[in-house]
Order: sequence, then C-alpha cells, then structure tokens
Amino acid sequence: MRKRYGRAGRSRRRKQNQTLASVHGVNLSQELGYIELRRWLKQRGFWDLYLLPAHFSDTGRGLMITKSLKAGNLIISLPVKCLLTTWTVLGSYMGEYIKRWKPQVSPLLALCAFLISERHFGNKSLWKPYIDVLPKTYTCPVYFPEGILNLFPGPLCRNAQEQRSTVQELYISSQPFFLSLQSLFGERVKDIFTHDALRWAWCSINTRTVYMKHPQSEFLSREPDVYALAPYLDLLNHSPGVEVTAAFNEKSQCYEIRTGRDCRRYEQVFICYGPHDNQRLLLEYGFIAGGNPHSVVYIDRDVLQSCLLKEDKQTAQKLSFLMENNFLENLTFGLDGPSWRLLTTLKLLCLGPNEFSCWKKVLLGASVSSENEKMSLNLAECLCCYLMDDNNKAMQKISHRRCNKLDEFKDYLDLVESLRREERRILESSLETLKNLRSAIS
Ligand SMILES: C[S@@+](CC[C@H](N)C(=O)[O-])C[C@H]1O[C@@H](n2cnc3c(N)ncnc32)[C@H](O)[C@@H]1O
Repeated sequence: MRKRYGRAGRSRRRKQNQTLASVHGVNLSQELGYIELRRWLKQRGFWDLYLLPAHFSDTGRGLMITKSLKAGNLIISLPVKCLLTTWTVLGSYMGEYIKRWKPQVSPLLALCAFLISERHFGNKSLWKPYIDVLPKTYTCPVYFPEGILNLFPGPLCRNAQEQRSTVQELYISSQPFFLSLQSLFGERVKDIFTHDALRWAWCSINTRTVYMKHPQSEFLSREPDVYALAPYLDLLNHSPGVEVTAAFNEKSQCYEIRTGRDCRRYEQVFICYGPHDNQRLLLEYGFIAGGNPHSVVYIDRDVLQSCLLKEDKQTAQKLSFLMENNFLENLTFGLDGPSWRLLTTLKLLCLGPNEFSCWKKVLLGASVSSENEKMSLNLAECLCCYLMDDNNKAMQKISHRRCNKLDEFKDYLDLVESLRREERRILESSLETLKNLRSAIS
C-alpha cells in the first residue's frame, strides 16, 4: 500500500525525487534505439556493461556509470571502427565524388554531406543506429528565432548572427557540390540537401565531435581536419569542474577518455569540453552550465564609450591607443569583480593630462595616484550598473514574450533567461567587490 504524506512530506519527497533524477538519472538502455546502437557498436568491437544512457533532469540525456571509478581509470575506449571521420567519408560511396570535385571540399563539408546522405538513406544506412539517436534539432543560435537573438547580450548577439551567416554561406557555396552528387540519389538533391538539413548536420558536428587530428588528405581543402564523430562517447555531457584526459591511442587504436577524479556508482559521468564561459557554451553547444566558474560578462566597446563621462580629444586618443594595442577586446566582469585587463584599461582611460606619461606604470600594475584609482573604480561601477540595467530590460522583455504565449519559443527563452540570470549574479557580485575596493581606498 502506498504511504500517505502530508503537504510538507509530499514536497520533501518531490524534492528528493528531483535530486535523485538529477544525480542518478532514468536508465534508457532498454529503449529500442539504444539496444540497436549498443548491438551495432558491439559488432564494431565496443562493448561496455557499465556505461548506460540515462536521462537526467538537469542536463538531459547523458551517460551513467554503474560501477565506481578511481582517478586515472578509463571512462570509455571506443575502437577506431566506430568513429566517423573524413576517412570514413572518403572510403564510402561518396568518396569518388569528393575526390573528383574541384575546388576541393572542406573536411567539415565532407562530413556534413555524408551525415545528411546517411540520414536520408534511413534503413539502408550503415550508420542508422547512430543517426537514429542523434538529436533531431539543436539549441545553438543558428536555430534561434530571429526575434529572440536580440535578447542576448551584445557580444553574443553578434557572434550568433555570425554563426547564422556561416551556415547560410556554407549552404549557398555548397550548392554546386551537392548537385554533383545527384546520381547517388533517386530524389532531387535540392530536396535532400536543404538548408535545414545542413544546419542539422553542421550542429551535429559542432556540438558532438571530439578533437582528432588527421593527416592532410590530398582530396580535401586545407582547413583543419580535426573532427571525429564518436557514437556513444558523444553522449557524455559537460561539467566545467571535472578533469579528464582524452585522446586517440595509436597503440590500442581506440579513442580513450580517462577520469581525473573518482566517480561514484550510478551517477552521471561528465567530461569537460574546455574552460568555456557560458556565452561560448551557448554559442557552440546550445546550453549553459549553472554556476560555471569560467563565466564572465563581456563589455562592448560602445558600452564602454557610452559610460565615459566626458569624451574629449584626449579620450579619443587614449581609445585609439588602447584599440591599437588590443586592449579593448575581452574586457570582462567576473564573480570576483572586474578583470585585471578591464581595470588596467579603465586606469589608462582615467589618467589625467599630467599623468599620461605614467601609462607604463599602469601596465605594470602600480598605482599612479589615488585620484586615478578612484576614477577608474567609479567608471567600473558605472559600467556594471549600465550592464545591470541592460540585463533588467532583457529580463522584462523575456517575461513579456512569455505572456504572449509564444510556447514554441519556450526552450529558447529559457536558455536566454538562464544566461541572463547567471550574468546578473556575476554583475551583483562585481558591484559588491567594487564597493569593497572603493571603501578600501577612501
Ligand atoms: C556531446 S553532446 C552530449 C550528449 C547530449 N546531451 C545528448 O543527449 O546527445 C553535447 C550536447 O549535450 C548537451 N549538454 C552537454 N552538457 C550539458 C550540461 N551540463 N547541461 C545541459 N546540456 C548539456 C548540449 O546540448 C550539448 O550540445
């Protein structure tokens, strides 16, 4: 008989279940797609009893380990036969077409074309069990509706637009090559190699490949050939705090990942995709990591300019000096306050007319005058408040969008909102640090 709980008890139980689902996940290994995938991998020499696909409430699909691991243990070792690389493509039915094509296609385009083609072949595809478990859609900016991109912070918005243009240009410039593949298909290639299909393939490669350097092929253009799609291994999610070593082992001919720390039984195993901040994670992988220690808030040049109180001839000179020396790039606030780069830039901008000759001192981290220290902290605070205001306005627009019941956009709005919330946390913390710094010098 089921136990009856009071309201507090029910709420406690719900919270416990949520924690369990986020930590332990719901085992997916009995679903047909994963049974087929594991059978297919076994035929190619990979079998792992301890690593199971599971759904986790906080990160979505990932891999759960059913035995504990010690630091240095292998998480996964995937034989080369399971990897999908440009070698696979060049050795396939598409290889002859690629080898003949001039100008040579890039490694990325070769992989995209192969993925699209294999998805199209469905049951006839040798890679079907893998293609079947790939996401059908992605949450990278190239998938975002135009109206929602404007809710991103400025620098991310620009990078997102660039990503859309990259895919659009690749689609347009690849048309002649796609047309050259016509004899492989019964249908019109225009209906197979659509913009939507290319966007899907591009995101599959961008979000899922592992780094694996291949020797330059004479049949491909000279762009770096560093991609390997790694079925099953690519179910591993990212956590900024974990340490792993990952590389192709020439001796075992397997792509291997080792854990840098102990992993507990029945928990999700994470790897680290790199020390990326949340804007980068959203741009490249379509998600953000809560509490990401690498996260920062970027300051645009025009935001900096609009916070400079009085713009005189000297300010213009200083700005062009800073720009020439690349000092206006990567100016950030982090959880521990303004970055060294930001503070140095602000100190340079706040040098008085008779302090201008001391710029080297500023670069060496020495104090020029208490007036300069005060003014640069004031400017930092002004920037922080400006960004906070921008953040509040974006949050208001997000909630306004939600009121308009645009449910189809929910996932995208959730993502922007999480990013904005994380950025607000950073700005609040930076403001606190700035207050402390100011009271320390006054
Ligand atoms: C290599 S795949 C990992 C497996 C993926 N979750 C899946 O279901 O196929 C990378 C993608 O997983 C998702 N992802 C990875 N780490 C995540 C995390 N910590 N939180 C949320 N999503 C994550 C992102 O969508 C990312 O583009």
